Amino acid sequence: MEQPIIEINGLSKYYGSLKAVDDLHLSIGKGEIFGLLGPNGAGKSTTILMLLGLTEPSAGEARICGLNPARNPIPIKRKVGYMPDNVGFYHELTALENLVYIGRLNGIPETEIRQLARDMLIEVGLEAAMDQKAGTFSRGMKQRLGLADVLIKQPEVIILDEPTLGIDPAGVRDFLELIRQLSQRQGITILLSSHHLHQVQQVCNRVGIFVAGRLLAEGNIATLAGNLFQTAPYVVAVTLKSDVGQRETLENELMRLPAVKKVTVAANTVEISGGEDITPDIVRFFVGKGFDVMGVQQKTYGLDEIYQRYFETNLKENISNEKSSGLFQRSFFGRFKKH
Ligand SMILES: Nc1ncnc2c1ncn2[C@@H]1O[C@H](COP(=O)(O)OP(=O)(O)OP(=O)(O)O)[C@@H](O)[C@H]1O
Repeated sequence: MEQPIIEINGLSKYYGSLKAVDDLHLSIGKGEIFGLLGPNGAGKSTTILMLLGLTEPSAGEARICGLNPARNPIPIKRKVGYMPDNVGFYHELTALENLVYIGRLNGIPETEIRQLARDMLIEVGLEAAMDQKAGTFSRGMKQRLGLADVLIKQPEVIILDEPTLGIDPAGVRDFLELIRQLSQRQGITILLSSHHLHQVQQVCNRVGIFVAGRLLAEGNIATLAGNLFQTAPYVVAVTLKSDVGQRETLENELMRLPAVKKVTVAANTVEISGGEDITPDIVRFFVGKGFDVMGVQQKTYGLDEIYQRYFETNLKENISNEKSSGLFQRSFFGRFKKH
């Protein structure tokens, strides 16, 4: 990792007996895009508030750009741009006027302010709309304006809380691409919180999986998958022309092949996991048995599988509130699409 720009050591926040954030340790390098991923109530916003110096930690400390936010809340605000999930603007002012106003609040000299505001609006793709009133903006445009609002401070770190909430899929794609470009072009470090697995996966170099105040795992997708799926990292999915007949017999025969660790049959699809690349053996097996093979796909693990695995082992221990876990599962797994 490049030199860390965010360092978190034992950071904790308690509300009475509730551990909203519990002993968080994390290091984020310059220019990284890090995704804080977790269900509602996991502690993402509380972590962000502590990083911004807006709430005091109960224990531990954070450092951003070498500064402790709890002790230096004002200097931190100069270095860190924060975009909440719902950015407010003056609806009667144009995008440009809103931005000039924010620039003034941030102490940008009058001689530079208009040009800088224009540049930022161009940067976020709002060039054509800069003289339009903010009240007429779509949610996606407001998020872009929110980003311009943050960028005008020329921060070293940007923290985005659920930045894509309520934006349509095309808008989400564009917005994430914009974030990626900003990070690449300007070397800005970005911390983004989300409960949208696939979005986080698209844009983040690393993710942290946060549940009930604790960071259960962190790393890039390949590392997380490697840790979790060590024993059977190779998966091949075979699609047949018709449904598998004797399911149990087929499963048993497949399990007898060398290196096969797990077999899952669903209608005309069979998924086989193994300790090594078993694709040629599997194809030979099905063809030898006289099946019409329509497709063979080598699968790689995505965040949804990784997340689900963490939940298989941690959900019961970590989430005592059944209602919130149910909510979480609906919001996460309801939107999964398989790779
Ligand atoms: N001021 C507060 N007083 C008491 N409890 C709080 C306070 N702020 C947050 N909490 C609790 O701390 C826990 C973590 O909340 P937090 O808002 O950080 O979660 P989150 O991961 O950001 O969730 P969401 O995605 O819903 O914003 C929750 O159980 C929440 O109810």
